[in-house]
Amino acid sequence: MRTIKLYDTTLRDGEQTAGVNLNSTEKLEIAKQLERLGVDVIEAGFPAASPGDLEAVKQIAAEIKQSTVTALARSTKHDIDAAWEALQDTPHPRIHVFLATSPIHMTHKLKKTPEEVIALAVEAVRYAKQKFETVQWSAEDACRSDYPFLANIIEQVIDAGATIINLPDTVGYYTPQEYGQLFSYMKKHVPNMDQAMLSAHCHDDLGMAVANSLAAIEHGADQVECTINGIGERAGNAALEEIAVALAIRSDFYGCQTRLHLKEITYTSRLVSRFTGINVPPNKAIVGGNAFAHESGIHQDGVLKEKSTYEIISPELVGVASNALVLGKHSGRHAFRDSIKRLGLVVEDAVIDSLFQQFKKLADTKKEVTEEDLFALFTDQHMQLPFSMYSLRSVQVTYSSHNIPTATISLETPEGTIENHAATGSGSVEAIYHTLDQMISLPVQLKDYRLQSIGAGRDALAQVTVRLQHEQEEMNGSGTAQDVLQASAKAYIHALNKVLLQESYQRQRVHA
Ligand SMILES: CC(=O)SCCNC(=O)CCNC(=O)[C@H](O)C(C)(C)COP(=O)(O)OP(=O)(O)OC[C@H]1O[C@@H](n2cnc3c(N)ncnc32)[C@H](O)[C@@H]1OP(=O)(O)O
Ligand SMILES: CC(C)C(=O)C(=O)O
Ligand SMILES: [Mg+2]
Repeated sequence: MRTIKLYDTTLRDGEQTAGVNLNSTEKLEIAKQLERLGVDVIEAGFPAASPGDLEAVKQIAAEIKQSTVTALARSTKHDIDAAWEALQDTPHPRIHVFLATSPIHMTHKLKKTPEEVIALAVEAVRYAKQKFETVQWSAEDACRSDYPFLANIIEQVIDAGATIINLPDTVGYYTPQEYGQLFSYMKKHVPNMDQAMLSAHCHDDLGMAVANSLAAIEHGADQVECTINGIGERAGNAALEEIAVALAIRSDFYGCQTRLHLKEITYTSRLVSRFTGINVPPNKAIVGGNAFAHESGIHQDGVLKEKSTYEIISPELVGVASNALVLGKHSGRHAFRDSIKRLGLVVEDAVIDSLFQQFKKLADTKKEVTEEDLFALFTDQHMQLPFSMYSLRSVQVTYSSHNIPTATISLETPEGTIENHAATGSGSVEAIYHTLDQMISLPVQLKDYRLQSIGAGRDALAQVTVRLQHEQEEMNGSGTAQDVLQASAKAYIHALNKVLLQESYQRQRVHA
């Protein structure tokens, strides 16, 4: 059986999802989970894009040992140097250099002739090869490129030292048949193609990213680039979990395997969803809430008689726990630790005590503490920002259907002082957000507000996700609490803190 390499770009292309902005702690936590999941390569970021991205890639490179860590660079010395600075501590540094090859991109974006593009690509690969053991080269917008030109530039970058050639369907334009043929063409027409591995990178604009990736595998790709939950630029990238499970369930057809520990899929998906604030649709294959739910009578009857009548994937295969755990206020440390372990969470001993205290506090007000609650407590810890920012001391709202709602908020400032303020709004949440705007003065606009309950029941935790527009960028924030208004305040403060953190990185960049 052929082994296909899974290249995860959740932390680079996935982070290009509108409104997603992960801090370095969240990125490191996701990278560690990707390593446990068994991905071959983690694309940790684009170090030249910002000092924050460079720092996050550096941290990931220093921590991750089982997966190869790579980073993206444009075809410039500056970007390649930034990637080298970020990746020095990884055992097998790999760079991913890209340059667009389609007439549309060369003419309008790069403003270069095809000859200039070839020269630039070769120069960049040669320069990268002086530093990096492995150089991956991508032909951005490969699918809308002229095939003979593409074959020519690929031959030259392989001669210059590239050993992985990626052919991205950057705008999600191709059908599976066309994408497969692109790989067959390059295998046939690039004379030195046997000196490099072919890689696929698909976007989902026409809903064909996973099908295209599988077609590329059938036609010679040995590496596929994808993201958890299919997040990414515009309609997203190919979903890693869908490709991996398709290869496993249909190994009879594809004759391929991966090194993935499929049992880690569900937890990885939930972690990415929580940190990015991008909910997984219920009907999403493999990781959607309904992926294993049988609703209609005839289906239920069939499954009760014989699961295989309607179930091609067993939920256990991808780590959906068969018996939900329930803890309560009388549960002790052993049961708590056991639940944490069964959930697949990796918690250091130093952290488990504070998590246990939070669990006890929650159990005092909530009858049953479920797996989902534990997961929320755990992920909340990792969503703390790297240094102290604003934090909520208390929020009080006076509301009646006849009067104007008023919020009174007490905040601890980054300097450690306590500030109190009150303001009104047309609703309770707006009153809270007006108050916070007046306390933390930043030019932001609320673009999205989402409220969901974690689990069921009247006493379920509330989870609020907000998306703020700040200048040209969008920033997401998330907060959980038993009270909806408190969760709303926490989510808004989380997003404002992230804006402040980014501003401080930008100031460092200007001074550097
Ligand atoms: C298909 C993809 O996913 S590509 C990856 C996309 N990811 C990102 O863009 C990450 C976030 N980006 C950023 O932070 C910024 O765009 C930066 C820091 C990378 C660059 O910022 P700026 O220097 O201000 O340039 P800006 O983004 O406005 O324009 C991009 C420039 O790079 C050039 N460029 C684009 N791709 C490449 C490439 N592969 N190699 C060399 N130059 C390139 C463009 O032609 C343009 O050059 P110009 O200024 O001479 O016209
Ligand atoms: C940078 C490249 C690989 C990319 O993300 C794309 O072309 O979609
Ligand atoms: Mg892409």
